[in-house]
Amino acid sequence: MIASIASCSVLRGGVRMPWLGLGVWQVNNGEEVENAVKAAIRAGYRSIDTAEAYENEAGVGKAIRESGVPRSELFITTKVANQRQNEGYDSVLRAFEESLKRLQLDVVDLYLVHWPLEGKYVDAWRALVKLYREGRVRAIGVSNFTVDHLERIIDQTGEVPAVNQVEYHPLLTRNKLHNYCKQHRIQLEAYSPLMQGHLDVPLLQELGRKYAKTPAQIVLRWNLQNEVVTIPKSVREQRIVENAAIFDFELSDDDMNRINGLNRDYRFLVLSSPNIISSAD
Ligand SMILES: NC(=O)C1=CN([C@@H]2O[C@H](COP(=O)(O)OP(=O)(O)OC[C@H]3O[C@@H](n4cnc5c(N)ncnc54)[C@H](OP(=O)(O)O)[C@@H]3O)[C@@H](O)[C@H]2O)C=CC1
Ligand SMILES: O=C1CO[C@H](CO)[C@@H](O)[C@@H]1O
Repeated sequence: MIASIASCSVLRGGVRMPWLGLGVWQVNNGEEVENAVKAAIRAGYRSIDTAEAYENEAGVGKAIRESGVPRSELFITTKVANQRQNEGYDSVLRAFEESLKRLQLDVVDLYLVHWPLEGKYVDAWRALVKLYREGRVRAIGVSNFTVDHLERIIDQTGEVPAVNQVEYHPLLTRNKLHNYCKQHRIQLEAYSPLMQGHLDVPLLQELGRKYAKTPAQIVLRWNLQNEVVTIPKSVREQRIVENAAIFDFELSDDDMNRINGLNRDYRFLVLSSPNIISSAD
């Protein structure tokens, strides 16, 4: 039972990662992201998920400095942008230094390869392994990797990522990928856990009534009980608080299975770049 907002997954390598974090994609740098991050920290969140590509690392850095919470209690994730990966190994290392500067940090808790770019991602992973071995990041991982991508980086470098962050929600349960991650002790992390706000699913509403919770809370609790780290995004304080009120109830096995049964292999993230690989699993 994941008991509180302070509960963590223990990643390979021993680093503790909170089960719940705040996602900040599509949150403007400046006041919007600063207010969201501060509201989350006030509500007890200790993990923030940003990326070079979100162009709001500076605002995240400012907010965590001003939050009054010691740096050691926070877990900050960022990701190397595809463009830097495309430019190669050295550019990934430079991108990391630039992210650190914008975040005003000495160390990042989790650094991710944002997408597997064909012909590029193994080198990007090698750069992250170097940063990890030098102690510049506490944990390294990947995002949007399929089983094939994971097998390739493990075969070629011998280093297993601590985390794979992928789209995951009741309409996209990634069973094959999730099983592979469990077997290799790779923590699965759900992005777009709230289906980007498309929560008007009758079963989620029915369960909301049954447990006196909102559909968002039902979905996020389902993430936790499936042992998937989750990072819902909101810029509204009321929803940030709502999304964290998921540690005081438990879905029954039967209701977990009913939610698992909603899977349609349906993706909300529409990919547009031709340089990006869509995953089949
Ligand atoms: N690695 C990757 O490639 C990707 C990573 N991500 C990460 O995952 C995070 C979360 O995913 P994201 O795609 O943003 O989408 P989410 O599934 O978290 O949904 C966010 C949407 O839901 C709304 N919302 C939030 N809380 C509630 C609530 N309680 N009730 C109803 N609606 C709600 C938000 O609106 P409002 O803000 O107005 O409250 C927003 O429109 C991102 O912010 C990012 O950090 C996302 C996509 C890709
Ligand atoms: O994290 C992300 C948010 O959305 C972007 C698409 O516009 C993605 O490239 C990326 O994966």
